[in-house]
Amino acid sequence: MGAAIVIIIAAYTTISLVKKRGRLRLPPGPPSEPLLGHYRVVPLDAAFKQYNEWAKEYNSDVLFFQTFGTKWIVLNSLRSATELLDKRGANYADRPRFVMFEEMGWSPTLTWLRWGDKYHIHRKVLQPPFTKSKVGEYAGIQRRQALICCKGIIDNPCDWVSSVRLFSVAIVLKIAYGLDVDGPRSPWVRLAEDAANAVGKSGAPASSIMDRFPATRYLPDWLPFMERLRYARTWRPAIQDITRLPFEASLRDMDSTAESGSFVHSRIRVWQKNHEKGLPNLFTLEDIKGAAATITIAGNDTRKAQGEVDRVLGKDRLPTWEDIANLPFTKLVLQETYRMNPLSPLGIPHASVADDVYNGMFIPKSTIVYPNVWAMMHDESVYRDPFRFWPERYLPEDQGGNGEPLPIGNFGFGRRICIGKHLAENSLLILLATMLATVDIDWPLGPQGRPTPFEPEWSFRGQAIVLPFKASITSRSAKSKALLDAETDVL
Ligand code: HEM
Repeated sequence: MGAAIVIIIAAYTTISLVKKRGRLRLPPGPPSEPLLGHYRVVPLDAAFKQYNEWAKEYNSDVLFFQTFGTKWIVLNSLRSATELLDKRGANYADRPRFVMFEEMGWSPTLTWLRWGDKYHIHRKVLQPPFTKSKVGEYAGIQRRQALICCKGIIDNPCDWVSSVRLFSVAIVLKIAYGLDVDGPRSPWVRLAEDAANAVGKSGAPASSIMDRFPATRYLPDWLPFMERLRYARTWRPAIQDITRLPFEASLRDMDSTAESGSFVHSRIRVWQKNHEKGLPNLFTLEDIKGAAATITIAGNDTRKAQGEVDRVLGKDRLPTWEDIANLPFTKLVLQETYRMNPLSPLGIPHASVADDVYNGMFIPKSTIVYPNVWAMMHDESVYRDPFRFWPERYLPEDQGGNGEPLPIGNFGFGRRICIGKHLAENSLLILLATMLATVDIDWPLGPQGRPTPFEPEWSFRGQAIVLPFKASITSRSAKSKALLDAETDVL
C-alpha cells in the first residue's frame, strides 16, 4: 500500500512537471533511483561538498533533485544566489515546511515560519531590537561577557569550550529573557547547549525523510531508515525545555518586579496593555515564547592581528568599543573565519512561491532552495587558494593583498536574511579583540614537548560545528592578566 502511494506521488509529480515546463529543461543533477529519487543519492554528512562536486561535473551552478514529490535545487554560485534570492527575493521568500523540526517540538518561530501573515508579524516584532543602531545597547553586556570569557579561558585552559559557550549563552539569555547566567556550570548553559546541538546536528534543514515525505513521521521510529525520526524524538525534551524554562523564569522575575529591558519583558508589557484595553493580541503569549527561544538558539595569522591590537591599545588597557573601528585587520580575520567555515554551509532553505525560469532552466513553484554558501566561499575563480586561511586576501593589491571580495552569504540572503547579523558580528569582534589582547593560543604540545600542528575535526551534520580540540593556551603577559583580573573583579 505504502509503495503504491509512493509510485502514484512520483508519477503525478513527474507528469505535472513535464506538462508545466513545456520545452524548458529542469536544472541538471545526478541520476536518481527508481521510487526513492535522490533520497539516498545525497549524503547526510557534508552534503555541501558533494553538491559542489556535482556542480563541476554537470557544469551548472544550479542543480535539481527530487524525491517522493518534493523538489529541491542547490545554488552553487554567488551569482545564482544573488539573482534568485536577492533580486527575485519576493518569489523566494517562503520556507519549506520543516516537518522534522515540528516533530522536535518547536513552537511558531520566525526562522521556520512560512511566508504569510504570521511570518510578517513575527519579523515586525523581532527585527527592531536587532537593527545596526539598536544593537549598540547591548555593547555593555557583550564586553562584560568577552572579559569573563577570556578570564575563564586563561584560568581553565583545558576547558576553554565551556568559557566560549558561556559567552554566547549569557548574551542571548540576558537580551531575550533578562536572565543572568552565573558561570560555565550554570544549568542555563547546558540547556542552551543541548538545544543548539539538537538543531545543529539534525542534518541540513528540511532534508529528512519526514520533510521529503511527511506521512513517514507517523511510522514507528525503530524502523531502520527512521534514524532522523528517532533523533527528533530523542531531542524533543531539549527543544521543549529551551522554549519553556527560561520563559517561565523570566515571568517569575517580572512578578518579583526585578524587571529588565529584555525582549520577553517588553513584549509581555505590550501584551498586557492590549489585553487590559480589550485590543486583539496578534502576537500571542505562545508567539513571545517561540520568538524568545529563536533568539536563544540562533544566537569565530592571528599574530598580525595581535600586533594591530597592541598598536591600537598599547599594553596598558583592554579593548573597548571605541577601539573596534581602528582594528581593520582584526575585522578581516573575522571575515576569513566566516569564509573558511560558514556556520550553515547550506544556509537555511528558502522555497519558491511561483514557477520561474533562470538561465533557460525551469524552477517549479514550491521548490526548496538551498544556497550552497560553502561552495560560494571556496570558489577558486573568486578566492585564490581557497582552503588557506589568509585574511590579507581582501586587502587591495597595492597593500600586499589580492583584492578579493569579502564573503557574502554567511547570514543568508534576501527577505529572510538573518536578523541577528549585527548582534553576532559585534559579539564576535569584541571577543576576538579581547582574546588577541589577553590570550596566546598555540598548537598543543606533542610528545617531544613541541607545539604540534593538527587538523581539527568537524561535525557537518547540519551546521558546521568544530569538535572540541586541545590547544596550548596561556596568558599573553603578566600585565594583560593583571588588567583582565582587575576588570573582571569589578564586574
Ligand atoms: C554568527 C552567528 C549567526 C549566523 C552565522 C547566522 C546565520 C543565519 C542564516 C544563514 C540565516 C538564514 C537566512 C536565510 O534564510 O537566507 C539566519 C536566519 C535567522 N537568524 Fe541568524 N545567524 C547568527 C546569529 C543570530 C542571532 C544572534 C540571532 C538572534 C538575535 C539570529 C536570528 C535569526 C533569525 C530570527 C533568522 C530567521 C530570519 C527569517 O527567516 O526571516 N541569528 N541566520
